[in-house]
Amino acid sequence: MMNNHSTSEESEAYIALGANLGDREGTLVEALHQLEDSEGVQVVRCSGVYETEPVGYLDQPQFLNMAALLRTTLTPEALLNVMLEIENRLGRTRDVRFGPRTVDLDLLWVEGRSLDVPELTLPHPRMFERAFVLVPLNDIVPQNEHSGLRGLITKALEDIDGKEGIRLWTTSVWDGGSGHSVS
Ligand SMILES: Nc1ncnc2c1ncn2[C@@H]1O[C@H](COP(=O)(O)OP(=O)(O)OP(=O)(O)O)[C@@H](O)[C@H]1O
Ligand SMILES: Nc1nc2c(c(=O)[nH]1)N=C(CO)CN2
Repeated sequence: MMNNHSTSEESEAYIALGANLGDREGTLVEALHQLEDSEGVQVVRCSGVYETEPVGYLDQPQFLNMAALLRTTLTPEALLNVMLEIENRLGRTRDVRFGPRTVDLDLLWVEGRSLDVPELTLPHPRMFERAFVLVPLNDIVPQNEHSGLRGLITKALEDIDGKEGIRLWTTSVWDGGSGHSVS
């Protein structure tokens, strides 16, 4: 049934996931399972997982970062709320801006949508400056993606001379949600 959290249409949404405390890989996999278990959300495809040097606030452990493509009937605002709930459930606390976190879920890009309200800016305002976002995203955005995202990623990766401080950690942690991880 339709309500103000969902629409009759499905849209594609790209998200970024990051973790630098505790069992980083296990937390990323758990976040993906919780997304898949959320009503109106399907995990379509995931990037590899990359180990990355911290950016912004440097005195903190290395991150694992990855990206995922979701298909959803939720509005962008409702999807972000689902993501914030998952962050909270997985023990995220907000102490230092850009500081360490059990898990960080950012909504990067929703097909055909731009938004600028205090709770949600789309596209994500810092995504094109961050190699730790762009390198994983580059794994999963198809060549023929029609909204222009592909070209923006390629250009941004050239501009920031992108891959320093970013190493592939594992090519796949997600097997389509059947309940166990593949490494
Ligand atoms: N595209 C977006 N994705 C995620 N959060 C967003 C977005 N636009 C605005 N926000 C808002 O930003 C708030 C703070 O997010 P968060 O604590 O994850 O920031 P951060 O991870 O420290 O910094 P950054 O946003 O640069 O990654 C969220 O509560 C959310 O309402
Ligand atoms: N490498 C890396 N650095 C960061 C990250 C992150 O996910 N990966 N997230 C931050 C908070 O926005 C700040 N710095």
